[in-house]
Amino acid sequence: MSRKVLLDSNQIHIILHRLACQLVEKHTDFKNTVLVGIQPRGIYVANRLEKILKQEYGLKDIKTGQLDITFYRDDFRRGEKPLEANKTRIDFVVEDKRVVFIDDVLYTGRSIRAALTAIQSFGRPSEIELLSLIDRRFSRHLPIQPDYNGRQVDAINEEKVKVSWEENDGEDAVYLISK
Ligand SMILES: O=P(O)(O)OC[C@H]1O[C@H](OP(=O)(O)OP(=O)(O)O)[C@H](O)[C@@H]1O
Ligand SMILES: O=c1cc[nH]c(=O)[nH]1
Repeated sequence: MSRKVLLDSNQIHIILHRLACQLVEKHTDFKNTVLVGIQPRGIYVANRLEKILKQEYGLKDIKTGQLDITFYRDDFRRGEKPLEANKTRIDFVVEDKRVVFIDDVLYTGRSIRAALTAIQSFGRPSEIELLSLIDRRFSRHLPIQPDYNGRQVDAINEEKVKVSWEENDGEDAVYLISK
């Protein structure tokens, strides 16, 4: 197995700040906008962006939730183990809100397809956008593209992009892992 660094912590820092800036450019005061991190790994990106938006743009009332998609998937990529759900926490109104889905990697698009179904249980947003830290382009199975994109990566199917976070994995880094 080999592991190549695609982004180091400094590059991730710069990209997160740029993405936060793009969100502010579009959503200004976030009065009608909510952020929704896709479980399990999108929540790290969502929490980081929330922190930047609060600290650097003074957006104290920003609303951030977490959405589990486990039982909305249409594929069985998660392997032989029994499916275990993550936590969904949406403690705000979604009806008529502008929702921004946030995830770490966009690959086939099937996770986001599942998220589009899962969010319906909470209401009908006026708009849904997608922010992805990594866009594995040319890998899509569905017509789903990010509105905000950290970095595009070309990788073959046998490779995996792994995003590590300081608070979970001990470091901020993005790796390309080849078998
Ligand atoms: O666009 P997709 O093909 O759906 O892939 C993207 C999803 O895969 C990863 O999740 P997770 O680690 O849960 O999935 P994995 O086991 O396939 O890596 C990642 O955090 C995205 O949510
Ligand atoms: O490369 C990939 C593909 C799907 N999910 C990931 O986290 N990485």
